[in-house]
Amino acid sequence: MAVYTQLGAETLAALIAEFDVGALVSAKGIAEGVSNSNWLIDTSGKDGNGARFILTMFEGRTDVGDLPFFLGLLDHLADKGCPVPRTIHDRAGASFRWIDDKALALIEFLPGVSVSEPTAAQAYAVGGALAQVHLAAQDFGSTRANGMDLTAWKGLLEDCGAQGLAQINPDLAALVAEELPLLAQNWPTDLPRGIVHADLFPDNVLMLDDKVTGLIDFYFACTDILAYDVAVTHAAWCFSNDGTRFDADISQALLAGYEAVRPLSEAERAALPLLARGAAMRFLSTRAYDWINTPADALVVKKDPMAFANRLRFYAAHPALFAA
Ligand SMILES: Nc1ncnc2c1ncn2[C@@H]1O[C@H](COP(=O)(O)OP(=O)(O)OP(=O)(O)O)[C@@H](O)[C@H]1O
Ligand SMILES: N[C@@H](CCO)C(=O)O
Repeated sequence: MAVYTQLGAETLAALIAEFDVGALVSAKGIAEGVSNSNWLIDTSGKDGNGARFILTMFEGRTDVGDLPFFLGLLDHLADKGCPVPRTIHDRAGASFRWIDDKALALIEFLPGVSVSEPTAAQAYAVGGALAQVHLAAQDFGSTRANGMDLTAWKGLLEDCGAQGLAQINPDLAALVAEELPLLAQNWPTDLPRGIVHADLFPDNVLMLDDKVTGLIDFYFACTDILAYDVAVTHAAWCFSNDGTRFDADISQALLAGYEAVRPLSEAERAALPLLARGAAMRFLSTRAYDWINTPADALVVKKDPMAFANRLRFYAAHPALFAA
């Protein structure tokens, strides 16, 4: 469940009154998500016909200093026609407000559901939506360094230690010891960069049939290699959850959808095998760290690091996977 902070009815009504969205009608805590507290908010609407929003309270994981970047990016992308929710600004024009020491943002509600077993047509649409974001963000004025880069993966995995990794799986420390230096030595430095989502998993995409209706959860967005974002999305979409089954049709469709909007250069395509190994390492590192450091009685369900160790092994064993 992901409502870490309880807000009373009066507090919520007073908060909503700070926005020009009508009066609060109902607020329901949303169970999905692990980072922040989210509520589904219904109001009477500006015109009395009702309106729906997502209220997000930023808990510890998001640096509030980054909120102008994240929320400004949503508005920029929405202005350019990307399927992302707008931030609702308060009556004074602010994109987020405070209750006690927690920041809150009111976000446009978008229809759609997250798919758990995507079809090729859906993967094609997701690839296209990702490319649309990459192009639309080109003239977004701000930048943000990727806090979850190779140095960060290394730090998290060192913190786990060989013993911690061995508790997860006896072969994990050896896999990390082999792959991390290889990634560090070969990580590309000259590929096109821009704003990337960096976490475009199926649970961060809302769809109706084959149409992407919402890309959400931009709280890892940053400036990085565009093809790395393709690799992250590939790792997230093209395997069974546990990473043991690769789906070649989904892979082909995702890349074709992306390239229909933004063709990859030869250099980007050539780098994809390594970038995909990096993407797998990124989620392996955060999942391994959380696996070891999340208390047993925590409310969140821990995500399996081995699902991304399996993807990493697969990418390492199939270097020709992305050949055109
Ligand atoms: N703009 C939106 N429109 C419709 N539903 C949304 C929107 N934003 C979030 N949701 C719903 O709220 C749920 C939780 O949101 P989200 O995934 O952003 O939570 P989180 O805790 O911030 O993220 P995560 O678990 O990825 O760290 C989503 O699964 C989705 O169902
Ligand atoms: N999408 C991530 C969690 C949020 O970064 C994962 O599945 O490990």
